[in-house]
Amino acid sequence: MSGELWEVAKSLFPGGVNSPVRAKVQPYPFYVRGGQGPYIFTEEGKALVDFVLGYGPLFLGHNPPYVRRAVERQLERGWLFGTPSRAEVELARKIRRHVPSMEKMRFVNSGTEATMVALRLARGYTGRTKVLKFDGNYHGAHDYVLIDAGSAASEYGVPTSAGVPEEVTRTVSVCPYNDLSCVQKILSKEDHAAVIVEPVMGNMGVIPPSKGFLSGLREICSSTGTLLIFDEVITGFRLSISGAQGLFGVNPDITTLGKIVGGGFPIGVVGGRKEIMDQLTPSGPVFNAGTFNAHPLSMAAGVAVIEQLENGNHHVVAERAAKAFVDSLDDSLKLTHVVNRVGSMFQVFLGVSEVRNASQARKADREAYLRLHSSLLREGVFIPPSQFEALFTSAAHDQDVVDFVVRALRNAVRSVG
Ligand SMILES: Cc1ncc(COP(=O)(O)O)c(C=O)c1O
Ligand SMILES: NCC(=O)CCC(=O)O
Repeated sequence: MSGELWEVAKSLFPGGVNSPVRAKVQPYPFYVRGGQGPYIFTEEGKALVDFVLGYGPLFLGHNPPYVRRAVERQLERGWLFGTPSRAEVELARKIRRHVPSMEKMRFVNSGTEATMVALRLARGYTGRTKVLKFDGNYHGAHDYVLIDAGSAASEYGVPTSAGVPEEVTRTVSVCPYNDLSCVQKILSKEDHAAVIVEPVMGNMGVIPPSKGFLSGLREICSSTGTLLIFDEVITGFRLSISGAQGLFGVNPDITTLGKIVGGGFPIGVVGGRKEIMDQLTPSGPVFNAGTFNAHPLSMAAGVAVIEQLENGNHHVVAERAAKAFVDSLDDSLKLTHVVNRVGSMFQVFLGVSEVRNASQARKADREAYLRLHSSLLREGVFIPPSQFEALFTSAAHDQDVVDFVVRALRNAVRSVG
């Protein structure tokens, strides 16, 4: 049972968990045995409609048969060879077909690694040291991005982590999201290697880019010799089969992917213009390597997922479910609130009337949000236990699920106040 496991876990893991946001579920995290479609099943045998979806990767829901079969086929043949395998070529060709700005790429093991490599590449390619990020954007858990970071770093009050050397912090400039004049001012010195941005912010809740923000970044970067990095770890293959760059029609120099493109298995991808990517070892001087890079199981799962996205109406189904959730929330909540949604990612902010950047998100009533989380859990619906995460829908969130969730929401909002 969850309570017993939690008691032991507290003595084994810092804070009882292996990634901080998991500890936010009260009074203790429920342990999960399995998942199927839009549902997860707890150790206690309770089914929950899942709007967390592994924090984004499971765009086709839990345990989709075609992904499972692809992974099983690979498992039968073995799963680690220290040499290239066919599936990495297949996955890379599919990625490049749908995200043409990724002319060449490198497969790594997490979004964290992908952004770490992207920033090192940008420094190596431009010969400049500094980079610019945005307040509340989260790019993983390495030194150069744990500065004014969103997600669990903000949730736990350490947007700038202890242990990050000041020498590193000094090389990272920070602007408010959606603030082009700040970016213009900082980049005008022409000493920044890159701007890294979540094209839709998904780590302070969801915050869309203002009209002209992404194209403005593109222009400022091009005119100052700064590389533009889109961190599409969440948005890649979610907002469209070509990610946010396809949706908004703005091409970055470097893209990072993760989550969906590994079908729920560990993955990160960094890709971009050929001449930039060719700076990576062994063709160039910027080092990257990894025992598990291009892991055959992740490659097989990724190919299977993209094949599905190429053939189905999965984005339509996921987006319809997200819209129904948001409409129902708007209808049932009496309290002042904002719901930000882009496609199948969204979040509600209670007690505020506008959220266009991280400082506005921080003003939302987080206690009320946690009450909503807890009461939805009682109704059989799992949303992230943190204001500073996104809710996700999948292609498995069909009309029956939507109807159930709408009823659950009507009951749950009563506890929000
Ligand atoms: C936009 C973005 N970039 C990078 C990361 C880091 O990815 P990972 O957790 O796979 O290291 C995340 C994780 O949520 C993310 O949302
Ligand atoms: N939005 C941040 C994440 O999705 C990370 C999940 C985790 O670290 O558990």
